[in-house]
Amino acid sequence: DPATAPEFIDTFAKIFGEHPGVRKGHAKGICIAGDFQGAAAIQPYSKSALFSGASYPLIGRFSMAGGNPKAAENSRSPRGLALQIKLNNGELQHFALLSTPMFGAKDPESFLGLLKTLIPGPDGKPDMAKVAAYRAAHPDTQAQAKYLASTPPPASYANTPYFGLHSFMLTNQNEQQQAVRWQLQPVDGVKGLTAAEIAAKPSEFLQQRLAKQLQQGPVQFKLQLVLAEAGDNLLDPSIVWPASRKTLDAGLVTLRTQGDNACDQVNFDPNVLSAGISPSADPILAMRSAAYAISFGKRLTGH
Ligand code: HEM
Repeated sequence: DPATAPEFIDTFAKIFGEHPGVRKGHAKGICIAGDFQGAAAIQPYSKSALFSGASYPLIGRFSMAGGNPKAAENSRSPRGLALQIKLNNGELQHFALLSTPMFGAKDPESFLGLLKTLIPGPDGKPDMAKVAAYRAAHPDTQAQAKYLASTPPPASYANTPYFGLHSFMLTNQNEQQQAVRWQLQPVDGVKGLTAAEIAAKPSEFLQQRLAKQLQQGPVQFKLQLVLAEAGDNLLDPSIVWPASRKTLDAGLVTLRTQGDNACDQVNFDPNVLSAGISPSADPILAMRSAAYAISFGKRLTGH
């Protein structure tokens, strides 16, 4: 059966419990603000005003994956980064990215099936044998789990790369198209927690570290566009493209402040894109709009 958005929301509630008024995914997070300056060198690929060369204001949010608003910050789960950039022509451009280079499943059905195995039983814990059996039968769910198990969780929200994972289509002035994926690389470098920090009692350090870094100066990420070549998979975000793909520097995200409430009222729907950038037919990307809309409506009405 095709997976539906309400099933995702119901399944998150069964895994993480009901948390009225907060996001049903990425429940724990902090608001950020700053600006984005796109690279004019991208204009041959996209007519989006994002790449005019001008600087635009943005608000965003760093987050812990999952529906637990008290998620442990040393856990081996993805971190999220969402951005809403306000272009000078009134358009919005969203990015909503994860800290893993691949997604946890190939399509909505495989992802929903995996989530269902994570629903806790009467003892309050998921049946790990069932989870393992599911992963064995669904190889597309293995790569992200392996990456998370072998990569230390980030030492700061500012010291991990973030990946768009889905493919998007760029359209230029001559209506020529180029499929891309995008990612953000931390200018301050990639830094993971030490083994001792991973093993220690969970603490609330992510917001404190970011606040400290921002006191010393802006936190920056480079936007990169990875160009698809013929035959690259445009539909399945669990598949990583070959490392040899041409990668273009497409702009700079500069974060200046954190900790206000401005992002609480934002639905970081990943299909809010400026003219010159359009979604691929990846069914997970489409499912996200439907699921985020339900989550947004619920949390704004206190459910
Ligand atoms: C079918 C697959 C997915 C489902 C059902 C899903 C579901 C959700 C939901 C319900 C939210 C909360 C939305 C809100 O209340 O505003 C959320 C947040 C988020 N998701 Fe997903 N998600 C999926 C895939 C992905 C993928 C592939 C990525 C990254 C490439 C991603 C990145 C994020 C981020 C960064 C947030 C936090 C946004 C914020 O801070 O407001 N998700 N997700």
